[in-house]
Amino acid sequence: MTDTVDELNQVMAEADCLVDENRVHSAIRTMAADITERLRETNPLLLCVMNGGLILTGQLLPMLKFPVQAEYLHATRYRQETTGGILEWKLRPEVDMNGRTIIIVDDILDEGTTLCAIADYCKAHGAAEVLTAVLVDKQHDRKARPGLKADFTGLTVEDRFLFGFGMDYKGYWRNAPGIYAVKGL
Ligand SMILES: O=P(O)(O)OC[C@H]1O[C@H](OP(=O)(O)OP(=O)(O)O)[C@H](O)[C@@H]1O
Ligand code: HPA
Repeated sequence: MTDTVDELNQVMAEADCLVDENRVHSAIRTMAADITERLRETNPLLLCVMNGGLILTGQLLPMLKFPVQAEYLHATRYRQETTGGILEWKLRPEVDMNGRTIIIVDDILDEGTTLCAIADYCKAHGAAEVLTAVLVDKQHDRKARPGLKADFTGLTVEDRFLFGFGMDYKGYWRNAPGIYAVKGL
């Protein structure tokens, strides 16, 4: 256990801070304003994608000054790795989506496989409209669909393995107060 903590402290000590806490907060405020303008009259259902979407959802929700029904789901494909595999649904949303406007909130759109699968699930379960919101869009040409973008994006970040503000390194450092890149990754 001490080895793990030492390794994780070392990862932080050697990481590059790509976006500091103030810039992240400012990006989240802008997202909240844009989401409010777009969704305030739609009685939206917000779906937090656990685990990574937890921090962005927790910060966004109090900034949305209209009634929001908030639920969660859990889908994962990276687990403790730095590359993605098959998407595993750990918990599907049980809420009735029929005819609803849905906004899916997650920490990162990397290849986009996760968000596409969740959006497809919502549409297949009767959602009238599905929108997506991510704190980070990672810049590369490996997207699941060419030109894939979220409807609301906080920050665009270079193609490194990231942690902080919800994103984890081996299950840790989701709590890091900024967006960091692991040394060498
Ligand atoms: O765009 P993609 O390439 O599909 O990757 C993005 C997904 O990967 C991460 O989840 P992860 O599978 O690590 O699960 P977690 O949220 O529980 O950490 C992240 O939270 C997104 O949900
Ligand atoms: O860069 C990343 N960091 C953490 N989790 C992730 N899930 C997809 N990409 C990443």
